[in-house]
Amino acid sequence: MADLLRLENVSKVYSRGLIGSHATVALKDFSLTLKEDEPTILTVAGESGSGKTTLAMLLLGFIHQSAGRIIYRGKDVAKLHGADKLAYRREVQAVFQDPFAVFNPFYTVDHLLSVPIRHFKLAGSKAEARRKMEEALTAVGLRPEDILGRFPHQLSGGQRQRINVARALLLKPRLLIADEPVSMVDASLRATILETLRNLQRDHGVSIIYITHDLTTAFHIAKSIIVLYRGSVMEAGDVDQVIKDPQHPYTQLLVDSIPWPNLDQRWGAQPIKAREIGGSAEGCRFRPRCPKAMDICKQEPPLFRLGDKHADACFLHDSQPQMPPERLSELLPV
Ligand SMILES: Nc1ncnc2c1ncn2[C@@H]1O[C@H](COP(=O)(O)OP(=O)(O)OP(=O)(O)O)[C@@H](O)[C@H]1O
Repeated sequence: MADLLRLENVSKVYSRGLIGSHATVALKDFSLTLKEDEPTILTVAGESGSGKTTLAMLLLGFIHQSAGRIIYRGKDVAKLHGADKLAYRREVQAVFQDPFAVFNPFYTVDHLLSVPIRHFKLAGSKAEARRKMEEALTAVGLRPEDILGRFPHQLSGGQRQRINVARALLLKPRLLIADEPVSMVDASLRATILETLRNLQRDHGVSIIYITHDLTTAFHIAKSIIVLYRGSVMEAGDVDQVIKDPQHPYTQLLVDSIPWPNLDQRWGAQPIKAREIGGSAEGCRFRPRCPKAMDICKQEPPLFRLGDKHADACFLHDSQPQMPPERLSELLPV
């Protein structure tokens, strides 16, 4: 089976000072392979400064590696030119952390979406361009009639981030680099955006490199994970395996730093009774780490979904520290 993307011992050294006397090794001997016919979600996780954004920048061609090779569909990315380079730029798209920074406040959403359509000549007429915009917005769970014609300040952070995903989707990418896409959106919208990414992988065959410092969201969304520390790979493998049974001390530290809720804690007058939601916890992904919270999980929760009672409980499980008390008692009525 052909490779979609292959990184072979990629390193990036930033040099500073007059004669490059200060050097930072941001990425060291980094390798990975994504298969063309197996769209997947791979998380690259690590603390601040571990080299995650450097990896994203290299993949998007914004910077060049100091050593190693990046091969996309059999071709060395550093040597691409002409039509191949244009295809790479179209097929490898990005969604960044800040859903606010990428919008020009003077243009409507229509304009933002029409730019890539024009640039990559994706539509033969205005009507076709409009149809493509509507399709992309619908695919990310937005109603085109609510969104088109609006200015950025008239949209929520979650809507803006989904518009960014829609913009990427317009180009029919094969690979999406999602660099901390939910870290700046409200906790209640994270699930929606993560689910949008998951749909992209499942329904549109897009492989996603999900870059994050947050192992909780990585756990929900990814199939496999690479843990970076100071530019080097500490551990890699199936996400369930790595997070449930971390082998490397650094990964253990990262996993141990995930905040776990105290389900006996009371908010105001309303005690939280997770057990009332009921059911056994067979298959709960958190079972090895959270014997109490597992009582709320009836089924394998591949992705939490707001609005679903069981999954709300799992959402609570992840995010309790950030949830206001009134929302908690609403989710888990006694
Ligand atoms: N342009 C640059 N010049 C010099 N050093 C840099 C440059 N960009 C990043 N670095 C250094 O490279 C290392 C990796 O940085 P990078 O931004 O890739 O980490 P990160 O994991 O994305 O961090 P964060 O989660 O905080 O964004 C850090 O030590 C950083 O200081």
